[in-house]
Amino acid sequence: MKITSLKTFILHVPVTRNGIADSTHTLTHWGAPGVIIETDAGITGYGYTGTHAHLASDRLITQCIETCFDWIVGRDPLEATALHREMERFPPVQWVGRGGITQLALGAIDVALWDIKAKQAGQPLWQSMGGKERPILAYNTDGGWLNWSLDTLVSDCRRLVEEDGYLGVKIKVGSPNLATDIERLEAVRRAIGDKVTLAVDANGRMDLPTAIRFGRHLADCDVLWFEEPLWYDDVISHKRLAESIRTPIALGEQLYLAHNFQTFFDAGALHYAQPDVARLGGITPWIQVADMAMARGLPVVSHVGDMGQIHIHTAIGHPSSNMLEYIPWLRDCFTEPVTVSDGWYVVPREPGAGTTLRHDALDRFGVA
Ligand SMILES: O=C(NO)[C@H](O)[C@H](O)[C@H](O)CO
Ligand SMILES: [Mg+2]
Repeated sequence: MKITSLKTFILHVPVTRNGIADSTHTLTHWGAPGVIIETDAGITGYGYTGTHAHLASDRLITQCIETCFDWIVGRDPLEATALHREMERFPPVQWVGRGGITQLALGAIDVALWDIKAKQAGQPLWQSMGGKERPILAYNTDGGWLNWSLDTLVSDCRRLVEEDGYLGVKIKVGSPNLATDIERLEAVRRAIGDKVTLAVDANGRMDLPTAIRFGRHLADCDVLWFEEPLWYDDVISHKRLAESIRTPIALGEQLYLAHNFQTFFDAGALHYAQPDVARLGGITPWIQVADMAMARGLPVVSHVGDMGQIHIHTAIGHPSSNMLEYIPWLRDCFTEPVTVSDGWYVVPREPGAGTTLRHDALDRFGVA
């Protein structure tokens, strides 16, 4: 089979209530710069990465796909792993970025190649990965945004549990003062009861002493994990935090390289690995990271952000995963929208990686 063309796109899709925030980011839309790969077999592969819908940098990602990786036209898309290695180590691009824009561009292409591979096999990606049909527990982040008032936060989390049947929720922390985080955490724990899984996510905002102080309250509220407590690259401080508090540490959505995960694993600075195909450079390195985590007995609970269409496949396809974040922003763009029913993910059936765009997606959400 041969790749015959690459065509890029950019989607900007409104987020919940037209505006969400965590401790570090505020966004009105989720961005999905992507690529459509045509082949001489008539199979079309769709891949995309995830951003905060900043058009200028989204355009840098699509331009990187079009002008730095155009040499894959003519290559066999089924050689996804080998092609990923060549693209990842393509000297002029490797020289300017083993992270950031070049990695996000690579990720979109790699996802499209795996989409083609699964479609060629006539299987959903999770099956092409050697996985078998099994339930993946969902936890919902979309009721826990930091710009929600305390009342909205509590009522959203209560609704997700009592009406929508979620067995887990996550709330954002990292407010300007810790007392606010403690108040919101305790109010949500009271509202959802003590049987529901509760995680917190600081998106890299806290300093080490504050995170250590917060640790006592996390344990009192039986929090499952403390996500991105400190700055994303600070391995040693995460190690010190992990040694100082009882609540496990989760991170990974901001890590660009499998080697970054290895460093955190080796330092004992991470308990729940949260790899994201958007940032890691695709499904190929996602599998490498999941294998590393599994070898250390550490669970993989991928970041979604909103890469849910792909991560439900990788979660089912890899034995390290039993749980996955749920955020519903992009689902209207795809022919098989990712779906949760009574707190559990519905198993996708369509051949491919879950990335096939609906015919109207570009009209509704495309930006030039
Ligand atoms: O941290 C996350 N999930 O764990 C969310 O994806 C981010 O908060 C959103 O993308 C906004 O930055
Ligand atoms: Mg997070």
